[in-house]
Amino acid sequence: MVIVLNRVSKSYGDRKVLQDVQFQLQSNEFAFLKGKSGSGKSTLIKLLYREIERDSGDILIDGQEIGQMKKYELRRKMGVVFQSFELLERKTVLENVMLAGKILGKPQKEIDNEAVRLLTRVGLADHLHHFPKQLSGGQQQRTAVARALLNKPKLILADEPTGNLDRETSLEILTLLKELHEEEGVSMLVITHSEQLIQQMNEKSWVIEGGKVYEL
Ligand SMILES: Nc1ncnc2c1ncn2[C@@H]1O[C@H](COP(=O)(O)OP(=O)(O)OP(=O)(O)O)[C@@H](O)[C@H]1O
Repeated sequence: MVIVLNRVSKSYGDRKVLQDVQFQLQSNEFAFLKGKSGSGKSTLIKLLYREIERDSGDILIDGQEIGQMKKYELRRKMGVVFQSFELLERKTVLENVMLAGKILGKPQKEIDNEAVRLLTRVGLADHLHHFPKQLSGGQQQRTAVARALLNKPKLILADEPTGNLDRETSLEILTLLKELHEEEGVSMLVITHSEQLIQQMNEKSWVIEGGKVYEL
């Protein structure tokens, strides 16, 4: 299992968002997580990379309790993709991706080669030296996907990766994620509130409702 949640609860003040949640994602699995606005999808993702802390329960990533890992160790195991792309405006596409490798202390040449390989794979070989503002939304998200893969994570968490994209581009990005899941052997948990996209992709999905997570 790459993710295990066992009886995880999280409240913000009096607002109980997750209650005794059980959830698993197997190694090398691709799954969607859906739920109405405010149901707790982002909360669940933030708990996984410890942007916020649970109130109770166990969370294991790649077999290890995340409370017992240093945050940088935990984050090295995962890549994250956001709705808003989160690219550095003053850095080029290539720099945005390469910077994700700096923390690992790998040789620069190795990081450069891997960044170029991934950017080529996502279709941006001709845009390496462009700045994010010079790209379409879909191209910016492709950059963010390449960045998320740079450190060869076990897991990609994608929080509404298509939230800022039109339907056609959304489908392209989800298809790309699915292909990379297979090619790179990485597990993926993708949040979307688009039922239509989930149906088009025909993949396993989970739903958050009333503080619980159910497999569909
Ligand atoms: N830092 C916070 N402080 C207080 N309440 C919060 C905080 N973050 C989230 N909430 C509340 O917790 C609930 C779940 O929020 P969350 O962002 O996880 O939902 P979501 O399913 O991701 O929603 P959306 O689809 O709209 O992004 C909402 O009612 C939200 O208002």
